Amino acid sequence: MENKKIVVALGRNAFGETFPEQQANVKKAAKAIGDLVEARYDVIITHSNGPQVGMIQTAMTEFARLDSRYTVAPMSLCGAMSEGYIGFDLQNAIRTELLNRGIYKTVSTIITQVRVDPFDSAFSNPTKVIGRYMTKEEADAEEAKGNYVVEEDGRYRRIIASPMPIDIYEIDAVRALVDAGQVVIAGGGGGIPVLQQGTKLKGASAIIEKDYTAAKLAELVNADVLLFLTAYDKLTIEKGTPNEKVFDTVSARELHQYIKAGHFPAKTTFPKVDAAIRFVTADPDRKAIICSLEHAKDGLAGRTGTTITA
Ligand SMILES: Nc1ncnc2c1ncn2[C@@H]1O[C@H](COP(=O)(O)OP(=O)(O)O)[C@@H](O)[C@H]1O
Ligand SMILES: NC(=O)OP(=O)(O)O
Repeated sequence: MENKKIVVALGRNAFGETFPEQQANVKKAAKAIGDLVEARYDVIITHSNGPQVGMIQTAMTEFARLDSRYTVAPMSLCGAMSEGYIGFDLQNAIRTELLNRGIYKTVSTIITQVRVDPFDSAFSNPTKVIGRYMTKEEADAEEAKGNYVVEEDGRYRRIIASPMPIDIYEIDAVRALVDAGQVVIAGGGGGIPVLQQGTKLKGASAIIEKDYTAAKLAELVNADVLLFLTAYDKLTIEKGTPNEKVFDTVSARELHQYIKAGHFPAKTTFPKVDAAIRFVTADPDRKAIICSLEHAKDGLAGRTGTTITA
């Protein structure tokens, strides 16, 4: 019997923020992926990159300040670096985890370019928070450079456009590796946003929401399952209030009602919920699952997590 295909979206908690944190945290992600491979799934992974791309951008900006021959690195280039850096740690950790289980499979990271629309309204309405917290002085300096900044409880962070993914240029490479039974990391950090200009692809100053790229990947490889691994075990609304609701299984139709009622904030759960709805409504045999990184296997089996159906 053919293996089922699963696209896994790893959230920020799978990485942490510093080099040592990432090396330690990816081991948990690798364990989750190992469980899915053992459960006979073909696995395609995408992941978060907000903290890392912010770190890389800060480092590159500082470098340009120190050496006048260099200009500030474009955000698309910082995104590419984050794909390479995170992919390196992740593919190594997954390789080790699989070998420790006696499984021999190549794990590869594909530097993935994702088509975005130059007229996407996201370019005039930035929503994606990236990088570390800044002081007021640092935030003012960013704004003076023409960058957008958002305040969060008296602290400041960079905020950048997050257009929707339209297409994935390396999708045939992803399919070829998956069909060969290999583990693929693709569309990391939502992929590198590019604008198609004739035969050229021009990097865009944006960060794509990885949850949407995960759904696009899942659609293009015709996956059976889209699995979001986060820091939370189940999708919850009105947490900590008498009206708290924890979802075990929920349909796209029901979720639409909760969205209409204003649940699922744009900066946290909305992209996951919206991406899950888009994926499952295209084919009733599909399911999306939101669960914690630690309980990926149980989430897939329906023992925990939130399962979203058409
Ligand atoms: N099940 C959930 N319930 C409530 N909030 C959640 C849930 N899953 C994620 N979030 C919120 O959404 C944000 C994004 O989650 P995640 O995708 O795991 O990380 P990120 O997008 O930061 O890489 C988190 O910071 C968290 O606050
Ligand atoms: N690219 C992206 O969605 O990153 P985060 O999940 O870290 O915000």
